[in-house]
Amino acid sequence: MDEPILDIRGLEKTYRGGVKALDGVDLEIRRGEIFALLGPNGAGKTTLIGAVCGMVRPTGGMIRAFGMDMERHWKTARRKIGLVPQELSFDMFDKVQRQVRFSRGMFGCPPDEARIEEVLRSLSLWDKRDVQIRELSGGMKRRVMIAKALSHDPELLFLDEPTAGVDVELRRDMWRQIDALRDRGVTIILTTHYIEEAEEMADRVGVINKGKVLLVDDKSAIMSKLGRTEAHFTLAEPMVNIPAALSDYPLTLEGEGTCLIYRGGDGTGKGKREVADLAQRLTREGVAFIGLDTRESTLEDIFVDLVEDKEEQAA
Ligand SMILES: Nc1ncnc2c1ncn2[C@@H]1O[C@H](COP(=O)(O)OP(=O)(O)OP(=O)(O)O)[C@@H](O)[C@H]1O
Repeated sequence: MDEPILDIRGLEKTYRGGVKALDGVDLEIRRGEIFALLGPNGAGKTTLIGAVCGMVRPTGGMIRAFGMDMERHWKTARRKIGLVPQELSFDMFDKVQRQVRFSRGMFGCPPDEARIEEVLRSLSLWDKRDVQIRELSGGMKRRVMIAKALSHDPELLFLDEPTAGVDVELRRDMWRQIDALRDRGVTIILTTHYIEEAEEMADRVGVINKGKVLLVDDKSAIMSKLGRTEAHFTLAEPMVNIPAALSDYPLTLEGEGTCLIYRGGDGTGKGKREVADLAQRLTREGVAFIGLDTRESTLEDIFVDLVEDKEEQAA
């Protein structure tokens, strides 16, 4: 397999006050992928990005980017990285094109007006090139942040909460932009609170909590390994005990015996098959039901279960 574009091993960061924000993080990012890093507030996502981008000094471990040790070849490696931080940061009185041009210069790249135009056009900012940034809408300002991060043609792009506070339409628009970047060969690591975003965009997903990476896998593999089916049978008559004949199924009784709940399956369709089977078995056992609600778990359910499970284990 190709060498990962980013290879993080045993990364640690303990802040001066004693907070351990990264606790032995191992992570490999493949060239050309979109990787979504999910985690609750304070999980360590921004610290991890900061460590790779040189804003946070790790207290342990190592980072290799593009096959280079980041500590030794920091300047060369950093030039190939783009960062769109969570917070909007620019001179609000500056004009769009000037600001993007300036960013390119900051990375020591020679001026290239054609490239700046291309970046602005790809983000639908060309018409706004002479507008002061303060006059733009929040979503447009965010686009300028992306344009700045792309101005020096990075191979690896970090997007820290790229669509926070952006309306649904603009969010979808951003997703299209991110997809287009991937098509151009840019590797993308995004952090997000919108699990839908990870579900929609990412090739692989990593879950981080309390400075530890809990899981990294292909999105589809996560869904099939950890996905669940939940079915609620509303019973015609309350049930006191689950009949022994149904003990093979993962069932619980709720609602004072009026709701029989199946929670099982593995995201591969097994759950749906078992629920269909169970419906027939109930009829055969003479258990009448007047309603059936079935739902498949989403990446969000999986994420919440995962973070809660680990918290319980740690308690
Ligand atoms: N400069 C700092 N000094 C001390 N502690 C910090 C500093 N920056 C972050 N922390 C702490 O480190 C932990 C991880 O924070 P981090 O910002 O990396 O999390 P996050 O996953 O990005 O959170 P969010 O989703 O809220 O942005 C938190 O407990 C945070 O309070």
